[in-house]
Amino acid sequence: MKLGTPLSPSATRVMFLGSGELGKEVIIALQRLGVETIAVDRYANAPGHQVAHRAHVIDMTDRAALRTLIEQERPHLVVPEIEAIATDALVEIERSGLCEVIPTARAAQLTMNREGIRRLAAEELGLPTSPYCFANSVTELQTAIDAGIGYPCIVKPVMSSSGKGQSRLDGPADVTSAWDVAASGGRVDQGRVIVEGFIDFDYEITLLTVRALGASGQVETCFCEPIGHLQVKGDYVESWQPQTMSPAALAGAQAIAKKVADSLGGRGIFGVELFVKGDQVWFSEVSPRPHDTGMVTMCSQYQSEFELHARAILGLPVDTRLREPGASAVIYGGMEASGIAFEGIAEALAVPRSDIRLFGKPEAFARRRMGVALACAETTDIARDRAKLAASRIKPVAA
Ligand SMILES: Nc1ncnc2c1ncn2[C@@H]1O[C@H](COP(=O)(O)OP(=O)(O)OP(=O)(O)O)[C@@H](O)[C@H]1O
Ligand SMILES: NCC(=O)N[C@@H]1O[C@H](COP(=O)([O-])[O-])[C@@H](O)[C@H]1O
Ligand SMILES: [Mg+2]
Repeated sequence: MKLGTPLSPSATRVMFLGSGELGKEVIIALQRLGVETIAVDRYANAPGHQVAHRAHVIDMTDRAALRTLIEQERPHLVVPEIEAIATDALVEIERSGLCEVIPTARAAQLTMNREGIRRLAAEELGLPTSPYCFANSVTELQTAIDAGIGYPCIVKPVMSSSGKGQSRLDGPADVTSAWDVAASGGRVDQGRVIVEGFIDFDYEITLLTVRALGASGQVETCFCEPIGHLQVKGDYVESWQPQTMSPAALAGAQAIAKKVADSLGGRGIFGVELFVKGDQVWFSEVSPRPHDTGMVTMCSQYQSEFELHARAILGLPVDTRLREPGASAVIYGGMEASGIAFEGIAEALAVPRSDIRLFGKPEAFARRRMGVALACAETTDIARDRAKLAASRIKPVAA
């Protein structure tokens, strides 16, 4: 493995498709290794744009625009970062040998659409999941629920993330509004939804799973300690590491994560989302990239999920060990405005063992994630209290 000098003919070039808070941290990790970084997003001044060597704004669902930019920039690696990309173009580009897609173009394509990954996990790999059906209209949705999914159930657009367009349905009265919310709220409207039976879990985790070159020179699969998290309306608000699990549940979780990650292949980190009840574990979904709930690893691990991804994609060795218990709590925009300011930073950082990240998103919405508070402690309970306290002290204000 050889790394060049950025902005010279020897440069190792990595392009990010999506440059939000997660991509920004991977870009910083790559910058430290002298990698040339190119950040792409749908809007100007995205978090990753602000730290990369070059920034581009394109519609990443536009196949031709994507191909033109990749031909122009000639990256060695392309890293999908968001769930709104024309992944069929990536499959063609990878096939033509133009560049390598992380972890693979097929993995990006299968996970970009809930149907691809759900059918792979449940129907090909035989993993336990919630019962599910896909629907192309409100009538098909009602039929699927009546035919066996039942209530409560969850409806999500096939292409979306961070809970966008997701609803919980408690009875027939909720069906039409769930369809409308999915049609208007997804990242890309495909006119298709998944309806899932509700899993009454005790807790849910993200199992960060890394495929990286091991000492043997082969790609090996290893795990971080499980991350527990709390979601509101399908979007994460708090996470902590480690989540205590029974030995049987942990073994089940690792077996599922290994099957999924190995089937998707390539190198990089995977955020495997699992529901747990007692010793029983269900697969929910997987991001073939760093996970929002994994931001906690910036304080709890020797190498954060972003450093792990950067190392794994470059073919370098990784260390997934926990350093100490930690937690993260989300900081929201709280208003619709651009160029907002944040007060209370000093007060937040006065919380013992705390830290913050402000992503620098140019525009705030009430529920847009604008930053995150982190904290370490002897236990995850104390770390959670500290992270929440630090986050609560940060006040977004109109400029
Ligand atoms: N079938 C289900 N049963 C119970 N809860 C569910 C189910 N599906 C989703 N949820 C809840 O909603 C959350 C978000 O769902 P999911 O991860 O599918 O959405 P997402 O939009 O992909 O979110 P993200 O991008 O943050 O992962 C889950 O973490 C879980 O708390
Ligand atoms: N759950 C996936 C996730 O957290 N993705 C992260 O959010 C950004 C989009 O944020 P935005 O919607 O505020 O632009 C993405 O670019 C990625 O960093
Ligand atoms: Mg999820």
